[in-house]
Amino acid sequence: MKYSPRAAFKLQGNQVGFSFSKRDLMVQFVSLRQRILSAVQKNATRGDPRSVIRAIDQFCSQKEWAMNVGNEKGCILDSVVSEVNPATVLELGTYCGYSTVRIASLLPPYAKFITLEFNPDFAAVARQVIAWAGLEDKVQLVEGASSDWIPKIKEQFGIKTFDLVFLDHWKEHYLSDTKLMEECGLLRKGSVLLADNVICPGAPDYVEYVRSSPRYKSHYFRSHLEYTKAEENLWYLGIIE
Ligand SMILES: C[S@@+](CC[C@H](N)C(=O)[O-])C[C@H]1O[C@@H](n2cnc3c(N)ncnc32)[C@H](O)[C@@H]1O
Ligand SMILES: [Mg+2]
Repeated sequence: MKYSPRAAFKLQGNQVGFSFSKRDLMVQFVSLRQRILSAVQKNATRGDPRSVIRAIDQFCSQKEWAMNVGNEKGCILDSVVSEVNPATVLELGTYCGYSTVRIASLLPPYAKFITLEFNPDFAAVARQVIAWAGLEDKVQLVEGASSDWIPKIKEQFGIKTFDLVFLDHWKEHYLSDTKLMEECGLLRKGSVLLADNVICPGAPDYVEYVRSSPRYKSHYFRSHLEYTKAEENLWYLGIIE
């Protein structure tokens, strides 16, 4: 039976005359993030990050769409991480920990990696996904809003600047958070900013800022919206001054 929240709630109040199986009901009240976690627990091997990535990609391409960066752009992310070989990384927007697992699995043991997520339910699932991949010692998952945490990062985590920042939180915060990172001295000559979804859903003010600023050298990666054929661009920047 197809999921219908209205029918499910009516059923709770015993107001309907058609029946659901127990399994239907269980599926209906489990959130998408929980179904992603279940797919990992069912299909991925503990301690094997690539199997975690595969399990999430399989679930999201075959069963239900979710806002992970996905495998196509994930491969670009992997190549940027490998090329930059960062000792310090900041990720804005963890969701279920998909891109966190991709990044953490490629970092050297001494690297410091902070990922920020303001939704506690997403953060709770991400912690379990990261632990399933065996990467909990390589990631610091911090709960809270980027605008609150960015000014505290230097002091709280002893980080001077970030070698790599992956922006993948709500698009209207890309520009303000980039300016905040600049003001807080978290970016240096050579820091790399990789921003997802700058065309779809889109972050036009951010694109305009980096395009017109002489401080940034920018480069487009053509790709598609995660788990779809919709074209979008992933924007990759190196700060030159
Ligand atoms: C597109 S999802 C991240 C996907 C993840 N990077 C991946 O590819 O697996 C965006 C996430 O950013 C979080 N978020 C949005 N704005 C935020 C903010 N200002 N501070 C912290 N988290 C934020 C949302 O709750 C959501 O979980
Ligand atoms: Mg994204």
